[in-house]
Amino acid sequence: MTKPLIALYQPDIPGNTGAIMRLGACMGIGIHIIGPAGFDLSDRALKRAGMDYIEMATLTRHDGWEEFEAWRKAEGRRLVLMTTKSAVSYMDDTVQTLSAQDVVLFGRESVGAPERVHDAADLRLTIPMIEGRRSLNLAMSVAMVAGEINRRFGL
Ligand SMILES: C[S@@+](CC[C@H](N)C(=O)[O-])C[C@H]1O[C@@H](n2cnc3c(N)ncnc32)[C@H](O)[C@@H]1O
Repeated sequence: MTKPLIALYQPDIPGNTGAIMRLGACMGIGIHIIGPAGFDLSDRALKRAGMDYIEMATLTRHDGWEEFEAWRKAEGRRLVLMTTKSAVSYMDDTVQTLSAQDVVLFGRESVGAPERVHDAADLRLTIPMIEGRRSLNLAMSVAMVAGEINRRFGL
């Protein structure tokens, strides 16, 4: 089945990316990594978190933001950015929050997504949190959205 892809913008922490690759392999969701990442894909922490699931993941790498954007536009995919700087919940069903051709993009663990990435997004969505909390762990936020993707689009 066609369903949204997940993309990570310049991830910093290999253990998070390994866990997300394992999640993608188990949930049937393609993972895109936009470089430069803060680690190499041979990193031990990534392998420890992703285990043998890494080979089962559908992984696509983009050298940088421009390469990713060229690919996305050629594919005609909408860019949905997950950010704390939005008031629209990813679970809101009064707007078209997720469609099959979307790329759902997540920011860096250290600094989130920069302004130009916020500007490029067709839609910005948030995972509602208790007031005063800063953000969720990257892999946790991807897991929540992956659950919603599969609830709507199936395995
Ligand atoms: C650890 S957070 C980034 C924290 C960073 N210090 C910042 O200010 O954005 C990493 C990424 O997880 C996603 N994320 C975490 N919590 C989120 C939330 N409540 N709603 C939407 N996205 C969230 C976003 O994509 C974010 O860029």
